[in-house]
Amino acid sequence: MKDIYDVTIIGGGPAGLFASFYSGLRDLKTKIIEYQPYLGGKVHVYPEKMIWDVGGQPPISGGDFIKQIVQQAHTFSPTVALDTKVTDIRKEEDYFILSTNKETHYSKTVIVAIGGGILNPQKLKLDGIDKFEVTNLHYIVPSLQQFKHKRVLISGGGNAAVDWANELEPIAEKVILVYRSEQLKGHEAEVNKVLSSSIEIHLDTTIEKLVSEQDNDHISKALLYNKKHQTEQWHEIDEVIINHGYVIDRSLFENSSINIALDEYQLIQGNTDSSTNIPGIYAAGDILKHESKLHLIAGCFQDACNAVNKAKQFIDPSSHESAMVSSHNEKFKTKNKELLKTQKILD
Ligand SMILES: Cc1cc2nc3c(=O)[nH]c(=O)nc-3n(C[C@H](O)[C@H](O)[C@H](O)COP(=O)(O)OP(=O)(O)OC[C@H]3O[C@@H](n4cnc5c(N)ncnc54)[C@H](O)[C@@H]3O)c2cc1C
Repeated sequence: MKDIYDVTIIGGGPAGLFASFYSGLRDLKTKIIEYQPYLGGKVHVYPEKMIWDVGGQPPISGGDFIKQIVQQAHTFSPTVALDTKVTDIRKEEDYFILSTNKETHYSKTVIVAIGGGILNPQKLKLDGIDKFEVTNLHYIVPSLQQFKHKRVLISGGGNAAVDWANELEPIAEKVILVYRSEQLKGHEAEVNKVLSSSIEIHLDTTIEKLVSEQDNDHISKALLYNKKHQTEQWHEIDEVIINHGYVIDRSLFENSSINIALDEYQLIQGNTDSSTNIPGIYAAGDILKHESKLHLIAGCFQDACNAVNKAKQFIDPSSHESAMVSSHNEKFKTKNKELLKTQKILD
């Protein structure tokens, strides 16, 4: 027997997670499918950075924001499939079939919340360095603490590399920034901060070798090559951060049996909501491209509500076009009682 869900959300970033909450609120049987082994989407790129621009939310680190929105997403106990890449969507009778690298999923409606696609960091291409990824070669920065009093080598010249160099300068013993071009490309103010700091900058320079001298799979030395002067120089280091951008995988859109022509539908036909060209498939978050789309976390929330409300209407045309405010919602009566009890306001 096929287990057919009301809503299946592809992507567990802010848009997908809020859609999961809202879908539960609208009494829909919900599933989230996420390629990564964790929920949170691209906020995982900046777990230590502060987010200031989510309404009603005091400044919060990316990591803490993920914890909160994941908790909210679980309010109505959705099914969550992690480590699962959706590779194809096709339609049969009155439901969609989603093929993945694992099992097949069935759903009456689908919300595509895949952001810009699957993000995988662009790896440094040097022989035999993969083993350092479990020790001191980093493509994302999970915590600033581990760089305290360390000699940190950062490779890259865009916003991420420049921002991390500035963030780590007061914490690390030394920060060395290498970039293959002759000028850093980050935001001007941040670049100026780097230029006037103690950060050691090597332009026109690439990492040629990373070696471990203690045979313990910890990088201890890096060989830098300056292509302008054609010189090589060894540096003793404790940690390496590579910010060479991301490889983006949007193959779901390119390969799917159903042609979800989202860009065309939005930009050419001027559609500015969460609909797609396929009835029953909706979109939310950074994947949307229409003129008034806000590519921020705050923007994800409205998209998610729009997408869920459309999914609800698709399944049950007699339902309300939009949900009532949460404070009036029957679903919260029991939950409110539980909360009041934990706060000892109710017995
Ligand atoms: C460095 C940086 C700093 C930022 N700072 C802020 C800020 O301060 N404030 C703010 O409001 N916004 C900020 N943003 C933007 C914000 O992170 C995005 O707007 C938001 O994450 C978009 O959410 P989303 O759910 O649409 O997409 P994403 O967060 O990209 O999530 C999409 C998810 O879909 C998954 N996925 C993709 N394809 C598939 C597939 N085929 N199968 C299964 N899963 C799939 C991906 O793995 C990913 O987890 C920042 C972004 C960056 C990069």
